[in-house]
Amino acid sequence: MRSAGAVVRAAGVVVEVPGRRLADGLDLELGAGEAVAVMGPSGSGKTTVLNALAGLVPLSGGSVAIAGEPISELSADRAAALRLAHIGMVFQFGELVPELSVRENVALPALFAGRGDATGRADALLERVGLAGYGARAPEELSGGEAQRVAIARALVCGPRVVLADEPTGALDEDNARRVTGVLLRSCREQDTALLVATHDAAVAAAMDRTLLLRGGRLRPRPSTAAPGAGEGR
Ligand SMILES: Nc1ncnc2c1ncn2[C@@H]1O[C@H](COP(=O)(O)OP(=O)(O)OP(=O)(O)O)[C@@H](O)[C@H]1O
Repeated sequence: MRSAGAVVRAAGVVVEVPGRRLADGLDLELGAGEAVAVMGPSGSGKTTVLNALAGLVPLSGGSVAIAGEPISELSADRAAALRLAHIGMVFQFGELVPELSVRENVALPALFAGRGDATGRADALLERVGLAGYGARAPEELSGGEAQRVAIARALVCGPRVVLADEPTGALDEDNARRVTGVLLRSCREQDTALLVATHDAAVAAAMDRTLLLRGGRLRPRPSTAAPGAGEGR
């Protein structure tokens, strides 16, 4: 059974890169089954913040806990294990391994995590994202939208508590963007996964429960604008 409380809890997070503070006392609480968009101008630090939440960027201050575990305090090895168990990551260009089949790409995190029946899980997830029968294909045989749905299946294969998606529709046309957004949202609703999506796309943001704006190194609520049809279907 899943524990109560925030799946992602960031408090007073400070992230510095040479010459700039990208997070400056940033707070965030994200609950199970909650879908949140992060918007902000190019270069405001959205990617860096997502990476900081995943324990991939060292903090200069504050803390991040994932499923109650203080990922920002853990050794690199323990943070990697926590990431594998609880965080699914989706990137703008899918980042599939070109040498592996679609099925192997999806199964890979489950194999690393020592989960049983990685192939069976991969096939079930490919079916869920509308790509049953694509398992034997090579990534290069996929369209951008299909590749992104494979990347989502891979992010879900270990049953994460949170999915962090960085511009997941940035390289897609409107139809594929809507489909990918729908797949992300369905996993959030059906698996009770927390979902955080960095996006420039107002339609994607409008499909989420709320939208936060990254400005001045902090996340502030931003009223969402209606975008009929966003997030419906797959
Ligand atoms: N390790 C680093 N060293 C130096 N500068 C960095 C580092 N990481 C990020 N930056 C800079 O910090 C700024 C924020 O980068 P980031 O990719 O997080 O922004 P973003 O909001 O995701 O942008 P976009 O919307 O264009 O993807 C950029 O100017 C980037 O060049």
